[in-house]
Amino acid sequence: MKLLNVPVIDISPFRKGTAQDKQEVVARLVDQACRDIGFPVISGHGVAPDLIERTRAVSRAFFDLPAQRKLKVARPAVDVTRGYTGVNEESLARSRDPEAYGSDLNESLMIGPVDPPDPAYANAPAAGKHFAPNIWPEDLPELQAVYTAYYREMGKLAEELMRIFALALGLPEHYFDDKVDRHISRLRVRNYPAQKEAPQPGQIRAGAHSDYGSLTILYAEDKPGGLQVCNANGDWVDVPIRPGCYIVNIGDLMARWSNDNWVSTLHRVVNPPAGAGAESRRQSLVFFHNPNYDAEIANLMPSQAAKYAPTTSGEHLRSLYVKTQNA
Ligand SMILES: O=C(O)CCC(=O)C(=O)O
Ligand SMILES: [Fe+2]
Repeated sequence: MKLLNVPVIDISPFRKGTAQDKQEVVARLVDQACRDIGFPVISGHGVAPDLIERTRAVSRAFFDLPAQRKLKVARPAVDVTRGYTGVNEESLARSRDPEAYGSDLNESLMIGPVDPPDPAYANAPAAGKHFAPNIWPEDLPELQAVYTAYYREMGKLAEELMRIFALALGLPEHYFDDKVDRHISRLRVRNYPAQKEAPQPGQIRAGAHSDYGSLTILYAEDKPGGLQVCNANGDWVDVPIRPGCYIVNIGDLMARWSNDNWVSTLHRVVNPPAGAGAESRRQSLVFFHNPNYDAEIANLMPSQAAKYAPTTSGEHLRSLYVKTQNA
């Protein structure tokens, strides 16, 4: 029987427990979540609630700025994943279907690595734009310190989750450590405004897509018009929002690395009901974890024939970033 709903998993036994406790978390994660639905919700992650709250508050203040001020930190180019993207400038569904209609009803602010590695590595041709400098809003100087702290904390949690994944895939616990120690992750905070006018036909808050990288760590709000995932039966099911918990999901890169033993699940953010009012404004903190640009992504399952040619993390991501922007 496939799991058809998103499970909630306490990972604290992995973080604090014995080798046996670790295996227990791992077994439940892999069996119940990564193979079937690709979306565990996790509790016991150890991230300070105060840091989450400060990140939410400063983000809300940013999105409350007048449009011209937000545009001062506009995303500079489609292949540079930094800065501000306005409502209607992106269509996530286009990452899968170039003809997809309808741009997304959210705006976002994005940063990349806050502790770039040595310049020779960061500026090598294969690094592309993955270490492009961050663009900080001068109108909200306190944002930089908060986002920097949150980005670092997410990097640490992702490293821990990658250790759980390593054991779950039958690899040594620290197998991924040297493949994510110069990770090219992105923090993207999305604001979904309350909808004063009815959306265009087919237009939703975030079009159906799967994420691109190794894993995503999402802090979402419980508001009308939320996140849904497409389960193994092809039905859209709501993701439970538990206070203080993170929603984790596998991205395309991890599915490919696992030779498709794990699923990178289609998900979307739907519109609130008409007339839901100001209360339907929704904000989510989305951390997309991506391995080092030069990490080789090749079949991790030695007993199985490889379904894909090897690639690198950097090339896999670059090719996906440019597809969704309304250039
Ligand atoms: O806001 C959400 O709940 C999900 C956003 C999302 O799927 C994404 O940014 O990739
Ligand atoms: Fe997503």
